Amino acid sequence: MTSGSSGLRVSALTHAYGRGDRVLDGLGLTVPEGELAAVLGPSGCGKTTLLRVVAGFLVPDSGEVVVGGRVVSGPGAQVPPERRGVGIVAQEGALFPHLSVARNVAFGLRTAGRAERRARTAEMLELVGLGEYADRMPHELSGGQQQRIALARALAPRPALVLLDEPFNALDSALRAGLRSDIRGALRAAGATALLVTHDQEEALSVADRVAVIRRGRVVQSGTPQELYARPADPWVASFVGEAVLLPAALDGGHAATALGRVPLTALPAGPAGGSATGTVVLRPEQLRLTAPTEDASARGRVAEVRYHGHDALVLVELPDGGPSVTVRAPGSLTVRPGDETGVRVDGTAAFHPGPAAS
Ligand SMILES: Nc1ncnc2c1ncn2[C@@H]1O[C@H](COP(=O)(O)OP(=O)(O)OP(=O)(O)O)[C@@H](O)[C@H]1O
Repeated sequence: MTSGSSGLRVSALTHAYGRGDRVLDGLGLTVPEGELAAVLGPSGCGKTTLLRVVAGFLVPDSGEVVVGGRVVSGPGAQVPPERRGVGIVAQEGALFPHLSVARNVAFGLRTAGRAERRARTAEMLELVGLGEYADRMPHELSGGQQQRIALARALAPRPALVLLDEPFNALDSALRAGLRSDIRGALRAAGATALLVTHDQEEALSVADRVAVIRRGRVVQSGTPQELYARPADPWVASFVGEAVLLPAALDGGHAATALGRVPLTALPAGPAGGSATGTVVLRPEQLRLTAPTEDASARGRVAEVRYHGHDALVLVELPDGGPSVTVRAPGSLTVRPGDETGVRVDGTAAFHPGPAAS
C-alpha cells in the first residue's frame, strides 16, 4: 500500500552545525520496504538531526537520502519536505487544535475528491481503533489517543515513509507499552515503511524489525533486536542495548581469565593463536547464577543491591578485594538481601573484545 518501491536508503550523510564538530559523520542505513526500523542512540548522538535531514527540514553537508526509490536529498537534488512522500509523527501529536479529529486526519488529502477523502479518513480512524472519535476536538482526547490520530494523519496520504520522533515520550509507562504495540500493528496493517527515533532501548528492541545503534553520528551496529542483544559489536553497544556485565579479561587459550573465573569464549578473537591479549568479556545478567557461597562457585561476593521487577530481579554483587561489581538476573522468587554472602557462577560462553571497554 505504500507508494514507494524500496523503503529508505541513507548513505554517507555528514553534517556539522556552523563550525562545530560533525554531528552526522558518514552515517548510512537502510530500511527495507514495509519494515519498521528504530534509530537508537544516547542523547546528542545525532538522531534528531538525521530525522530532520530525511524529512527535508535540513540540508546536509554531504550524502544522499533515497525515499521510495527517489533521491530526495543529494548532490543537485533537494526535494522540499511536502513533496517527499514522508509522514511525520512528532513527540506530542502536534494535532491542529482548531480542527476536529476527522479534519486533522483528512489534512493531507486535500487533493483527493470528497468521497475518497471521507472514505480514507474513516479507514484510517478504524485502523488506529478510534472510529468513534471523528467529531471530537484534539483537546478532548487523551495523550495516547492524540498520538494515534497523529499516526492516522501521517498514514492517510499513503506516504512512502513514516518518521516517528520519540512518539511515546510524553506518555506514562503503563500507557506506552499498549500504545507501542497498537502503533506497531497499525503500521504493519498499512504496509508502511517507518523509522522510529528513540533513546529507549527497551522500546527499540520491543517494536522494531531492525535497530540501528548510533554513536557520535555514525551507525555502530545495525541488525535485528535479537542479533544486537546476542552479538553486540563491542562492549559499548552491549551495555547500551540491554543490561551487560563487562569484565576485564586476559586471553587464556579458548578461555578468558576473569574475576568470575575462566569463562569459555564464544569464538576465538582474530589474531595470533595463543596470544596473551587483554580486553573485555561481555556477559548478560541471565548468564550469571547465584549459588550458595559454600558451593563450587566461580567467585564469591556480597549482595550490594536488589532491584525487584516482579518476574525477576537484578542483583548487584560486589566481588571482594576491589573487584568489579556484577549484575545477576535472578528469579523474582529468590530471597536475597543486601549484605548477604553469595556465590556467582557463569553459564555458557562469552564474547571477548580486545582492548579496554569504550567509554
Ligand atoms: N540547530 C543546532 N545548532 C547547533 N547545534 C545543534 C543544533 N541542533 C543540534 N545541535 C547539536 O548537535 C548534536 C546532535 O543533536 P541531535 O539533536 O541530533 O541529537 P539527538 O540524538 O537527537 O539528541 P536527543 O536524544 O537529546 O534529542 C548535539 O550536540 C546538539 O547540541
